[in-house]
This record gives sequence, C-alpha cells and structure tokens, in this order.
Amino acid sequence: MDLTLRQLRFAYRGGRPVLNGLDTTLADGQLTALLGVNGSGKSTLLKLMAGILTPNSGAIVLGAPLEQSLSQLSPRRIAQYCAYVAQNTQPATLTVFDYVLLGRLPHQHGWSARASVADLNQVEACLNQMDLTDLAGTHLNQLSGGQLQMTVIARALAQQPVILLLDEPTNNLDPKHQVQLMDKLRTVSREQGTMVIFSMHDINLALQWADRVMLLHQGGLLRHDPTQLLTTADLSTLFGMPYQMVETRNHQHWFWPALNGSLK
Ligand SMILES: Nc1ncnc2c1ncn2[C@@H]1O[C@H](COP(=O)(O)OP(=O)(O)OP(=O)(O)O)[C@@H](O)[C@H]1O
Repeated sequence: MDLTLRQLRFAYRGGRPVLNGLDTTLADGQLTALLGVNGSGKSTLLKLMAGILTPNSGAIVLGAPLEQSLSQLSPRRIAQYCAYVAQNTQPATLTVFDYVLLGRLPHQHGWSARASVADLNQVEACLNQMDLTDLAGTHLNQLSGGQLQMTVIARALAQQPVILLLDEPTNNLDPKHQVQLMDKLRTVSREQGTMVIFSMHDINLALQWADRVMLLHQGGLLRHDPTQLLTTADLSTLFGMPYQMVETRNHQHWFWPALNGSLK
C-alpha cells in the first residue's frame, strides 16, 4: 500500500504555516528518512500521517487496495494501518509485556475485548524481535532510556502496521543499538512490506539505511526526485552551512560540515 501526500498544508492554530503544499508518494517496503532543521516540521508531518493532526487542506491518501484519505477513517481504523512512535514517551506503570499488548487494541473486537492467543503470540514475537523477552515483566519506569525506546517500538510493531512512523527513533540508543535498530527496521520493511518513515538528525546514519530521503525545507520538499543522489549542495541549503564529502580510512564516504568558514 503506498501513501500519497496531496497539496498538504498545515499550520498550528494562530501560527505560521508549517507545511505549505507537500506533494509526494511513498512506496511500500521502503525506508524513508525525513531530514530537516529543528522546527522544519518533521514531527508535525509524522503526526499528520498518523492521524493525530488533521491537515488544514490537502489530503493524505492510503493507496490500493484501500484508496482512502486518512480524514475519512476513524482513529481505530487509522491505527490498524499506521503506528506512530513519538520522540519522547512518558513511562507508564505497566510492565513491558502489558504495554506492548496495547499495540493489539486496534485489531481487537471492541476496546475492552480480552487478548486472544494470537495477540499474545504477536506480543511475544515483537518482544523477541526487539530483544526484550528478558524484560517482559519489568515495569516501564524501571527501564533505561534505550530499553524504553525499544519497548515503544515493539508496541508499534505489535500493531502490525502497514506504515510505521518513527520520530527520531535512535534517540537514547548507543551506537551498536542504533545500528541494530536500523537493521531491524530494514528487516521489517523488506520481509513484511512495511513502509517505514523516520526522522533523524544523524545524516550519515539515515543515508546508510534509507531507500529515499525527504528533505523538509521552508514548508516544502527541497527536491522531489527520490532517485537523485543527495549532494553536499542539498545539505548546505537544508542546514544553512557548508558541507563536504569526507573519505574515511576504510574508504567510506561521509557528509560532514565544512568548518573552514564562519557559520551564519
Ligand atoms: N503543539 C504545537 N503548537 C504550536 N506550534 C507548534 C506545536 N508543535 C510544534 N509547533 C511549531 O511547529 C513548527 C514545526 O515543529 P516540529 O516539531 O514539527 O519540527 P521538527 O522538524 O520536528 O523539529 P525538531 O527537529 O526540533 O524535533 C515549529 O515552529 C514549532 O514551534
């Protein structure tokens, strides 16, 4: 199922426009990185795609076989397709298992329905996938920041979403766990066909894993052709400072700020 943003416009009440006519289509089974400066609207766009915010105009359309705009769907129906992981989660007084089980709610018959064996199996599979099995009985407020982040992502995976939306998912993770998480997300996208969209400030980590990037700039997309490779000029425009390509000792190429000039 693909996802189309059609002339998407959004401003918070009384505020300036955050998104000013976004137009693009995202394909299933792909990892998309959302890049942009602080305040460029990455979280806002993710919340719009999760149905938490409603566009002022334009539409977010879930493609075939559904072919429906998010605004036509109830929150419960949206949650059957889209799972959202916020930038910060307040730890609740639930165990890891019970919290991940919340991810099954949109698929249960009635909000007060009991969990089925299939629900419990799905939770166990997601805990295993995120290496959380040993923490299943631990309360969320006893977890480290990184463990909490993995738990919130496990809850989103338990939703079995078609579209997985993650706001800075590698926050709180050490380098090894960052790479492991990105690898798990790629597996989810490749094996289950899930569309994964994540915001991130680490450009090189994002580019290492993303199939395409969306560059949010001044309420729009900096460029529209997802097949075009990212350039230092793109990054310089996006972040308002010069960028260069640096070759490391093991011949990898990284984008890095060119700090020989003054920053504006
Ligand atoms: N609840 C809100 N009410 C009013 N304005 C808001 C609200 N949330 C965000 N904004 C404003 O909307 C703009 C976009 O914010 P958003 O959080 O989407 O940016 P971002 O790209 O995710 O930033 P960051 O990289 O710092 O997380 C900012 O100018 C911000 O001040």
